Amino acid sequence: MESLNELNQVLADADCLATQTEVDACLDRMATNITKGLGDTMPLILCVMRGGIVTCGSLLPKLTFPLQVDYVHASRYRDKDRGGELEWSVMPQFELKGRVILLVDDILDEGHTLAAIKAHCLEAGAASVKTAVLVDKIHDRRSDRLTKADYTGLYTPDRFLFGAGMDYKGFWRNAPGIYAMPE
Ligand SMILES: O=P(O)(O)OC[C@H]1O[C@H](OP(=O)(O)OP(=O)(O)O)[C@H](O)[C@@H]1O
Ligand SMILES: Nc1nc2[nH]cnc2c(=O)[nH]1
Repeated sequence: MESLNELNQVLADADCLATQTEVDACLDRMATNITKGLGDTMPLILCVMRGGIVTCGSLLPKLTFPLQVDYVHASRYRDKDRGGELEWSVMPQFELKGRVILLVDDILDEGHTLAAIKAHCLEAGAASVKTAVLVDKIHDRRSDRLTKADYTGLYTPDRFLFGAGMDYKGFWRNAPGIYAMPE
């Protein structure tokens, strides 16, 4: 377990790529676009735990149309030999057949996580599956299965990020804004 001093130092040493005020402005813009796209579809919002909790929780009060909320808990194996595989802890509990679904996550990195969850929803009979992420990391390792989200808050360089739901060793998902570890 990391020490309190180490964790406080991590935040102090990190580069702030977006303040909480800037994140809020991105969330407002995403909410406007999501409302335009899905406002009359009574969608099912699926929060991708754990990282999606902050983006989803912040977006929901900005979406003033009828919707339902559920969550999935899926994490990627980080072992290179098993790259792209997802470990599902919790599957969606709602019936997905015929539903318009919006997956909400913190970050689109290589894209395997959202691609796999989207594929699961479509196999379960979803009418359509859209994706929303606060952060899209710019690099050339993106999966062909999901090259971009339907709704994106902001783009960042290819650095290790935390805050706004993203963790540093399990901590600092609560950090206000988006931070990058020093290069
Ligand atoms: O686009 P990808 O390369 O698939 O990576 C993005 C995923 O990685 C993180 O989840 P992680 O598996 O670390 O679990 P967490 O949500 O518990 O942090 C993040 O929350 C996304 O779900
Ligand atoms: N915390 C965190 N999780 C990620 N998952 C994929 N990319 C990242 C990242 O930069 N930070």
